[in-house]
Amino acid sequence: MADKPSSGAGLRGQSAGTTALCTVGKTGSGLTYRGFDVKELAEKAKFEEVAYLLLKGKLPNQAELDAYITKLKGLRGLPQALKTVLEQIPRDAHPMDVMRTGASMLGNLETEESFDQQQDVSDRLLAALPSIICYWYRFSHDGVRIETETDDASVGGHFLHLLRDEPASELHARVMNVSLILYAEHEFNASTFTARVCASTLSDMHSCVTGAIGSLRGPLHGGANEAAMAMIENWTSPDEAEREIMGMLERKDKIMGFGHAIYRESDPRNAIIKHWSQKLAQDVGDSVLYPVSERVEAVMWREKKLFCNADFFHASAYYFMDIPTKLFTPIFVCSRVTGWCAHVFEQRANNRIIRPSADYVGPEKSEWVPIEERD
Ligand SMILES: CC(=O)SCCNC(=O)CCNC(=O)[C@H](O)C(C)(C)COP(=O)(O)OP(=O)(O)OC[C@H]1O[C@@H](n2cnc3c(N)ncnc32)[C@H](O)[C@@H]1OP(=O)(O)O
Ligand SMILES: O=C([O-])CC(=O)C(=O)O
Repeated sequence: MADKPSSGAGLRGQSAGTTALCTVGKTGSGLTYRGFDVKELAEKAKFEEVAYLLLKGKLPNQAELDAYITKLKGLRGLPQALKTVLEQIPRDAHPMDVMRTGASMLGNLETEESFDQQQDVSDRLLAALPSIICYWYRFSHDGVRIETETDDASVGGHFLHLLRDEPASELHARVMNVSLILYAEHEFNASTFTARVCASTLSDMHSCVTGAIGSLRGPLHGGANEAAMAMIENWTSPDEAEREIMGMLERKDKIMGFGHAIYRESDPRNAIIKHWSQKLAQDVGDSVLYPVSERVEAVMWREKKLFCNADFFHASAYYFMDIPTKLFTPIFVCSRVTGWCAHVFEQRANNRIIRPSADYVGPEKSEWVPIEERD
């Protein structure tokens, strides 16, 4: 994608504050969390280790990690009042709306009374969000009230276990671990910025996270993984995919899962999730969706020099793990809540209310007309 001159639109290219959490595209294509390359984290770390890194400021030692995992396991249960609310939400609701309501309701029941509680509130959200979405999904779709307190060692394993009533395979737990690491943090993206704006008014953590969920929901941000799936699942061969993509480009449609506001050459998360999508394709004996995805990637690069962002191969990877498409973006929430909360801590530690200015483009002076005389 060619470099575009920055206009003020979308605040692109303008610094809106400082962070010690993450660099995006510093070397054209890199991504680091507190100085650690995401490629190394995705290969070597547990997601809970990355969550600890973001939320507590350093990598845990073994004893600290064990204690943290034990703590998170102990926070997976949901209060009855929250379950009752989740049971009221219809089956055809959008699961991101369920996440938003779930985070908000938790804020009513377990309100953050003081910023001294911010670490515990964040850990609770991290542990409870997978339970919230799976409780609602299983109740509304399968008519069962699941027990959300599993003994699974990982957040990803816990999510899959709740969804399917059986522990995840080693391969699936591994892919979920990688996926959650890749989605955990990304500097001043739209949802994180939402959280920081909310935090800058000295609001509570649940409000910051609830607002961030609303921002992540849109197809230009986290919702792109679902939108990409909705697109590629229609195509039965790479040739058909190519024809359709060419038509979409002709019509100037946005192709979901491609392009990025910051990266110019590639999104470093793509190669990693693509690798795992390929492994999963082999595992399930797929001969359509993965080749279709690869062709779309090639055509987009050939025609527009647009590259896959983190979302595109997440679509096929989740599909191969039999995860319903509508739960794709909620998984993103279960991961990004770590980045959001860490940014709220940063904002609170060095706060000034975020309040930019606007260039006024309205009428110079308007004449008052009494209501009975208006057109
Ligand atoms: C985890 C994440 O949130 S990653 C992002 C997920 N979102 C998506 O995948 C949605 C599809 N992608 C997009 O809409 C955009 O690329 C965004 C929202 C990610 C970034 O938007 P911007 O920063 O405005 O894009 P940028 O300025 O680089 O666009 C350059 C040109 O490429 C075009 N373009 C960018 N992405 C795409 C796309 N996916 N399909 C078609 N054209 C595109 C733009 O329309 C623009 O054309 P123009 O100059 O004629 O207006
Ligand atoms: O940084 C962005 O604009 C979007 C993104 O990739 C993310 O939030 O992971």
